[in-house]
Amino acid sequence: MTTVRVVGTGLLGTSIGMALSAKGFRVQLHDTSPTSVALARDLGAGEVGDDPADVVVVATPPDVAASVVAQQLRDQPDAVVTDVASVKQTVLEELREAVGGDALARYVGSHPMAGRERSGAVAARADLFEGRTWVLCPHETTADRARASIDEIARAAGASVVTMPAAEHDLAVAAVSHLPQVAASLVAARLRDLPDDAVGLAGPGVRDVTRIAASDPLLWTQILAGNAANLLPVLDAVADDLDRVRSAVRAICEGENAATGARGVLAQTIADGQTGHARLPGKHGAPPTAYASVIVVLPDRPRQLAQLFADVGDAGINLEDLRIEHAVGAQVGLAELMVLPAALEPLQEALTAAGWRLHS
Ligand SMILES: NC(=O)C1=CN([C@@H]2O[C@H](COP(=O)(O)OP(=O)(O)OC[C@H]3O[C@@H](n4cnc5c(N)ncnc54)[C@H](O)[C@@H]3O)[C@@H](O)[C@H]2O)C=CC1
Ligand SMILES: O=C(O)C(=O)Cc1ccc(O)cc1
Repeated sequence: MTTVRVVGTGLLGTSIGMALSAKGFRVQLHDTSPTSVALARDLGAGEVGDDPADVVVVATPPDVAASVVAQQLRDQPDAVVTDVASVKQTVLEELREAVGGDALARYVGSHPMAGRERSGAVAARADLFEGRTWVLCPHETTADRARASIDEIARAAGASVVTMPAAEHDLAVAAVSHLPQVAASLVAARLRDLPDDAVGLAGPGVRDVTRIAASDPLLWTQILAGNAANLLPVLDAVADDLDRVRSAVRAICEGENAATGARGVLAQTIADGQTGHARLPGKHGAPPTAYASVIVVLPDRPRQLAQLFADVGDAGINLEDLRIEHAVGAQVGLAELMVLPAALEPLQEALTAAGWRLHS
């Protein structure tokens, strides 16, 4: 049986422990905080123990990841070691300084593209990596067995594996992860001083755009600073775009004549966003899928959602996604059910027959 040592039993470490324990790996938990270890153990992430490990997964904050990996490479002379820090190049560079070539061959950096806006073991979930991408960043001297072991761990946790060099990874995440975090935080920060009545008007749009604004400031300071060189050009480009939008809006405020093209700038901004958004992969990394959706009015009574799911299930229809919206003070909620386009009509018919009120 493979023995996996997880060092850092917060959100990521505990989730990895839970997923691997469920797949029959023997997981041993380590953390500088005894409370975190105890909590992770109680949540079923593994046991407390110090046996020699076959694989070590370092899931500490990024600023200590390299030193913890180096320590583990020294303490566990036969183990393959990975870290799951969100930035890869700085960890690798620090390690090159800290350990010899033989030890470095047993290291392969990695990054599960899965997480949550909450930290700590209490937020952990065994299915966190299910259907998500886990990036492996082997360096020039990574041993084949190191790559194969971490590949096995990632797949056992339910992820699909993508391999790319650390530098390429860091360039990509600047755009797909780090800019979105900055954007979410900036948009959410605009809500701070808004009157309660105005915040009360918030619908799904602002929630979608700001969900990750709830993230941990300490962790994200480390992530953004650790990828500053790649983040800067992305932020420069966004600042230029924002300047263009601002000039267009100013021109409209000042009553410009239509020839300045201000409205064209606004239209192009939204159209460019559509083009970018359409490139996002669908579920399980599949090509983008446009789901059809039905909005169902849910009376605010117990068991309505359970009944709705039962009716969808009875119709033999697979839900691809689900969103629930509760208007402040309203006696109803709205459930948006997303299905493949071919299932739209059968779903509408089945729900109407079952007595539900629908919007499309
Ligand atoms: N939060 C997220 O959604 C994702 C985070 N990551 C990466 O995973 C890593 C862990 O992040 P989270 O689990 O969110 O953080 P977390 O704050 O939930 O957990 C970190 C844990 O590491 C422990 N720790 C700190 N220093 C330590 C040390 N020197 N030795 C042993 N344990 C130590 C802490 O006590 C804490 O329990 C970070 O490097 C992060 O960049 C990767 C993908 C997603
Ligand atoms: O909550 C989400 O959707 C995230 O995207 C979380 C996340 C945070 C940090 C990472 O390095 C990877 C993923």
